[in-house]
Amino acid sequence: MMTLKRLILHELKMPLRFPFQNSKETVREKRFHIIELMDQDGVSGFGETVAFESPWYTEETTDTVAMTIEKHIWPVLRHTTIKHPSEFQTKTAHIKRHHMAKAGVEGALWDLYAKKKGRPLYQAIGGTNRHIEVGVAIGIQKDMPTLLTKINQAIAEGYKRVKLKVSKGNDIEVLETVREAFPAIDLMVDANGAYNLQDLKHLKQIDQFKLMMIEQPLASDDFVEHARLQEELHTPICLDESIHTLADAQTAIALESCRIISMKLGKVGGFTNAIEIHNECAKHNIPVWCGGMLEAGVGRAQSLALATLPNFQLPADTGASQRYWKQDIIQPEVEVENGVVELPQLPGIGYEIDLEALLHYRSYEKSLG
Ligand SMILES: O=C(O)CCC(=O)c1ccccc1C(=O)O
Ligand SMILES: [Mg+2]
Repeated sequence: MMTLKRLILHELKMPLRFPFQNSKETVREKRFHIIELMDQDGVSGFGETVAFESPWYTEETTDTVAMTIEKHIWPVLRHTTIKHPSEFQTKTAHIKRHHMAKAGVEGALWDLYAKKKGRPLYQAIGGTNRHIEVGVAIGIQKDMPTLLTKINQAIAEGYKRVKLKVSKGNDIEVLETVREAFPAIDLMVDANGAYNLQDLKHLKQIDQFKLMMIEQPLASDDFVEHARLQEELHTPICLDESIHTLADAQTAIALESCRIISMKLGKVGGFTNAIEIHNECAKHNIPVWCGGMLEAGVGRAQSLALATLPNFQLPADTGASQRYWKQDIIQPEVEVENGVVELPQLPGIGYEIDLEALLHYRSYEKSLG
C-alpha cells in the first residue's frame, strides 16, 4: 500500500556531450524533470520526463509536461492510496494524451512500488532478460570522415548495431559510403518523418543497403501511406512517432504499415500501456525494441527495465551514460560491455540517485504536497 504524500518536480538542465541532429531538430541540451514521489513511510520513487524543449518529436514539451503534472495529474493522485501501479492509468484516464507527463509520474510510482516490494523494477513488470543488447544512434554529422570515425568507435566499443539519422538528400550517398567502409555491420536508419510518398522512387534505393529497418520514414499520422510504402520496400519499416497507443499499434498491424515497432515509455504513457502494446505485438509476431529519448540515468534505467520483456528482440538505443553525459545523475552510471547492459539486481530502478549530480544540474525544485 502506498499513500502518495508528496510529488517533487526537480527541473534539470544537462548539456549533451555532443549535439544530436536529426531531420527535424538539433538537440544540444536537455531540460527535463526528475519526478520524485514520496509515500507515507518517506520512501521515494523516481521517474523522468523525456519531452524536449520544442514539440518536434511529439506535441509535448518540457513545459507542457511540468504544467500537466502539476495541474492535472498530481491533483488526482495526492493523498490517494494505491495498491498497484497499474491503477495509475485508470485514475488518470480522463486526462487525454499527455503521455510523457503521465509516463514520468507512472515511472516514479513503479519505482516506488518495486522498492517497497524489495524487487528490481524489471521483475516487477514481468521482465526476464537481464542482459540487454544495445546499439548506437548517430546523429547527422558535419562530414563523412566524422561519421565514419563515430561508427568505427561504436563498433570498437562492441555496440551491436548502428542507427544513422537521415534526412532527405542526406541519405543515399551517406549509406553508399558507410556500406563501403562497413559492408557487414548491422545497420539501420531513422528518418523522423522526413519523407512523403512522393519520395517513393528515391526511398526504394535504400533496399540495396541491406538495412535491418528504416525507422519512421513518413509522418506520424500516415498509417495508410506507410502501408503503401511497405508494400514497395523489402526493407522492414519500423514505426516510432506513429505509435502512442494500443489502438495505434493495432492500426499499424491491421494495415501492415510496418513490420517492427519501436517502444518508448514516454510516447505511450508509461509501463502499463507499453506492456499492453508489447503483448499485442508479440501476438502478431511484430518484434519490438526499446528506443531512446536522450535520457538521463533515471529514464535510461526505466527504459532498460522495459527492454527485459520477452518480445524485445532487437538491440535497444539505450547505451552507456558516458555517450551522452559528462556525468550522469545515477550511481553507478549505465555501462556497456561488449554491447550489453547487465541490469542491476537492486530494488526499484536498480541505480542510486547521485544527489550531488542532481543538485549540480538542478535549476529548481517544486514540492507539491
Ligand atoms: O540515443 C537515443 O537516446 C535515441 C536517439 C534517437 O534516435 C532519438 C533521440 C531523441 C528523440 C527521438 C529519437 C528517435 O528515436 O527518433
Ligand atoms: Mg526514432
